[in-house]
Amino acid sequence: MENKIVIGTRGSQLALWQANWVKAELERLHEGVSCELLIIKTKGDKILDVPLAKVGGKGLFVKEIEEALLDGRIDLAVHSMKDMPAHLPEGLKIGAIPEREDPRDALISKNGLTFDALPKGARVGTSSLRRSAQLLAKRPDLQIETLRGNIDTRLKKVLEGNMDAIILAAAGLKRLGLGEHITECLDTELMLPAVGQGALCIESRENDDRIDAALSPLNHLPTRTTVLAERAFLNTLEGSCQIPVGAFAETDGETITIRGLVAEIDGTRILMEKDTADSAKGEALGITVAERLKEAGAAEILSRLLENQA
Ligand SMILES: NCc1[nH]cc(CCC(=O)O)c1CC(=O)O
Repeated sequence: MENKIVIGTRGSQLALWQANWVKAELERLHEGVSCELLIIKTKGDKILDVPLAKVGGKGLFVKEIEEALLDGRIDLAVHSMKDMPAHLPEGLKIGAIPEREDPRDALISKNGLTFDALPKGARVGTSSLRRSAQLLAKRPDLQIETLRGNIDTRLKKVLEGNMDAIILAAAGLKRLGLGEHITECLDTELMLPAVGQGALCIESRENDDRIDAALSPLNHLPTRTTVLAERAFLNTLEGSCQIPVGAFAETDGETITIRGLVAEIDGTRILMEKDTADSAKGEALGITVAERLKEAGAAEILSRLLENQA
């Protein structure tokens, strides 16, 4: 059964959509290949009532899937790039990065009100420290409410009237055909996305020539360039989902520009750095921008946050 590929995935609607997309691409691109999905439950799928920032631990949505990859139960894994920790375990690698979906965050509001039109004290649902810090920096009057669960559950909370608005990644909504619910895609100047947001990560084993060959045409170079720059930024800050960090890179093929951000949780301080380099030097650029942020005060913010979490 040389041509069978087993794909590991979480069981959420979005994860299944993404894994099925990779399956269809591989079967379309390679005659004779047939893919099978293996659904794997992760810690992040089991703990649904606690904000992610409080559950702690890096790679909450990936660890069990990586174990299946390492012990050969699956041949590759499909993740949201955003959920990937800065470091991969020994023996695994990013096998391919396909073209990025919309990287922006989306506002979904109950009465179709845009961000600027939200009333004073409006209740906005998000459990992301990055999102709440940036929201509060612009609108300290907003009331941030905890919001977890899969996309459907979150949408219900606003559509059924428990909150005035919620923030979700535009990519997840668009992939699931729920783009019609988006009131407004927030400009990246207003809301810097999470590192890797909107991109997929296809993870595979080192030295697996068969899988390397199968994945190779799925790579999208501009996405790879920008996402790896963002991840180099994250790596340098040793970021996890427990700290308010964002980064977004863009390339025209010749140059790459990255913006990176570290914020105080309550939004009272937003540190932002931006720089441009030759597109072949994206990772070095990500590191430089992160180091500059650290010097500008991010190191102090991050060490204080880590202390409070200990
Ligand atoms: N943290 C969970 C998660 N991981 C990836 C996405 C969305 C899609 C993506 O960024 O590819 C989401 C949901 C969300 O933030 O709305």
